[in-house]
Amino acid sequence: MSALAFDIHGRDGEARTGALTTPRGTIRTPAFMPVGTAASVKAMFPDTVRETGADIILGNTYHLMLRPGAERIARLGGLHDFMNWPGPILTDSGGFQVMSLSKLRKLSEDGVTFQSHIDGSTHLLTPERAVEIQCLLGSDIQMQLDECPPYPCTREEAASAVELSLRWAERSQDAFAKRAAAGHALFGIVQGSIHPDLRERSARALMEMDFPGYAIGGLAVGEGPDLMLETLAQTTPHLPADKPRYLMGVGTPLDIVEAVARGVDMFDCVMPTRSGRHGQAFTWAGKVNLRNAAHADDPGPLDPESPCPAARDYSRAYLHHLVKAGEYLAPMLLTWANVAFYQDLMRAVRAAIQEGRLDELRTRIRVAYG
Ligand SMILES: Nc1cc(N)c2c(=O)[nH][nH]c(=O)c2c1
Repeated sequence: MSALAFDIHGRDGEARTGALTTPRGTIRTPAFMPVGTAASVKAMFPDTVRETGADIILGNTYHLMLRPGAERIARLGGLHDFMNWPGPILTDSGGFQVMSLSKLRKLSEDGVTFQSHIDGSTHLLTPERAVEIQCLLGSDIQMQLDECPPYPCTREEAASAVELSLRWAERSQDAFAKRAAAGHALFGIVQGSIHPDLRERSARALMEMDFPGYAIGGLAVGEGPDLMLETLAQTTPHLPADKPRYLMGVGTPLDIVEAVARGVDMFDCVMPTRSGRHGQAFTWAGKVNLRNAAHADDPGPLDPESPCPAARDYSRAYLHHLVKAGEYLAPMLLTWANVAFYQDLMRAVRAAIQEGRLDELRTRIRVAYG
């Protein structure tokens, strides 16, 4: 069923660089997916997102199922046509955002019942409905519905979430086999909180189900970078070396390069887009807070090392002014600069792996972001 081809072109320790080929295009890995929450990467034109080097974006099932609705998007030709993004799209299952955004949610063996944060309407999201919604959207890479326990949680809660997510993984695969279009793929999601044995149990059981790719969930939920990276190192060895690994919800530039060094191939995070809307910029010299009055008279660009016009062709003084004045152009330029930085970072990561100098890049990023 899956037409995903994953080719590894180079290695540096546990890090891999390669290409993930889908019917809608090839994704250079390690890859960062800008988040297109409700059918847009906020404050950016799709063409501009593409020009930053992004090969794939992420869509949020929770938001799209509530507004404008999966069936409506399907009637209008699917998410790619709807948002004018012809490249690959990965969608999450909606389960994680139900637990973080909706009201009055109730988890059961069948799925999760919740009230919409928009209008209070009641919805039931099951593994089968999550697959159906992602098929209606036309997602190229779908995620199974899973249970992501909070951090901290008891070992029993973590173990229970592993087992429920494994039962939902099987139901998701059955539903996917019945209705997914040729060329689409479904990833399993590894859970297990911070427990190495639970992580191994989850990874090995999913591997038995032979997914074309594996997401690592249950991290970036408050455990902190050290515990995240420690748990990651205890998870990736139990996943197939020839399949892509996607670390959900990560992260800062330092998180990303350290996770790449532990064998991760794909990432998504709202950090570049959300930070851009709050006056925060990512540069090769570190983070810059454009709200800071120190920039009020600075004629220099945001980042002279950036290939992005937003980071190169406007002074910090101007960006500071736009931010303080609440001008619409502020989130537009800073989001553009941030998404472009993350793509520039991934370009540098891929080259560093190919040339065997990832540790050098890790040091550079640790100095700027550590
Ligand atoms: N940090 C995380 C971000 C996410 N979008 C998810 C998710 O969608 N599913 N499951 C998860 O565990 C998870 C963790």
